[in-house]
Amino acid sequence: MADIQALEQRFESISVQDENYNNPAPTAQHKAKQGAPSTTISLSNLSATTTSAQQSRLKLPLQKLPPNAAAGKAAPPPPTSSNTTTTVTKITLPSQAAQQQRSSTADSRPSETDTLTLAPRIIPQPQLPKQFHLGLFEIGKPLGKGKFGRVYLARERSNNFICALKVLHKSELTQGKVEKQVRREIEIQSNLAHPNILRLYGHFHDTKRIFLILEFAGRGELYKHLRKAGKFPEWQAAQYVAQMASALRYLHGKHVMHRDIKPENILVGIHGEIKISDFGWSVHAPNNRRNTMCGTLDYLPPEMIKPGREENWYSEKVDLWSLGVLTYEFLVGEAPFEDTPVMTQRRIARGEMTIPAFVSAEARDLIRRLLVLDPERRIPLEEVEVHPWIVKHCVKGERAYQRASGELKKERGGV
Ligand SMILES: Nc1ncnc2c1ncn2[C@@H]1O[C@H](COP(=O)(O)OP(=O)(O)OP(=O)(O)O)[C@@H](O)[C@H]1O
Repeated sequence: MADIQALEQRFESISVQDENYNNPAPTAQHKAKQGAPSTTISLSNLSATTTSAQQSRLKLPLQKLPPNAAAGKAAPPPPTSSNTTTTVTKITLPSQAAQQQRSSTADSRPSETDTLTLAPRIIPQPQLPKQFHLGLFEIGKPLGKGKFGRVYLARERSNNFICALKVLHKSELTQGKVEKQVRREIEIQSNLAHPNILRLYGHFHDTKRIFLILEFAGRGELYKHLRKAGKFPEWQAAQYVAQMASALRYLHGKHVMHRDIKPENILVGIHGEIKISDFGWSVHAPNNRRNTMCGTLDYLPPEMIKPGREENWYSEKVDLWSLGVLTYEFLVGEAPFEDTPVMTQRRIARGEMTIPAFVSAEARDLIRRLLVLDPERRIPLEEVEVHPWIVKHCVKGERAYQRASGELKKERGGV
């Protein structure tokens, strides 16, 4: 028997060579995260229960395992209080072998069926318990470690649902002055339900920790796939960009700006579909205007880095610029304005970039129409989704997406 504390200690001692648990060495621009705003908001009043909105969302999927898929447990122990000792279990995913086989060929062009699977999928699932606590979960292997969180594969005992459990230590959040950021992340992400946005099913806390119950993204970080591949082939980049556009359109429709779109904040689902995660910098702005500086320098739009920024109110169109940077990075392998911080700022302000000759004319056109200095003149997301480069590579994916979003609508009671 090992409890989650022991698992966390093991986490700290994991070798840097172990690629299952560690990210590849980040490039300079990937380290360039901005400092978080300071706040005095207390974490102790974070609700341990789910809201009614969350409860209705809980009908949506965690991936269900067949009854024999969880590693040989007899009768699962009854749920107890939140400081329950937790058995660390080897959780076997139903299609793990198949997945492993697929991921080894993940960079080659997929068959027609595979192309379809790159589109989002909705798998209806039974409801989760209304009140969460640690005893409800069997904890599996560590999935990764961020600045503040340690993330574990987990199985909800009663329903056999697989999810990712992110554990945040309140003391670390307070020390890092990121309570407000975390609170915002929870509030925003728990109200989102889109196939290309990582679901937050609920959260709970004990005296020391906050636990986020997240959708499990079976293929890990997009950043790792990109670093491994160097750059993506155009068909793959186009499919990812189409999914990003769809997710951003959904977000903006809910008056949420993400503000930190970059490969490190995108996970890949079991079917190869992307899942936007990390809503730490996102903001709900019903009037669509903000003037806070945030995000990561290479992806920041000119309106956010201009001197005299206090007057530079910006809108959700910041995400369109970042989508342009992302599209470029997918196709070229590095961000378009990557340089020393001073030079990056200067080049962004002037929109100075060179697109290599190997990028197709259609892709080039889309990048140029996203990376427009004037936010109002950037190509709208609806037009991104039907841009010739996207259409050329994504017709099947789009059809599958429409099917998936139809299912999503039904699940949300036709809203
Ligand atoms: N839902 C998930 N499914 C699968 N793996 C995940 C999931 N969430 C996180 N991970 C893995 O755990 C790692 C740490 O995640 P976490 O959200 O704590 O940090 P991060 O956002 O990557 O980094 P930082 O906290 O520095 O911004 C991720 O990089 C990823 O590899």
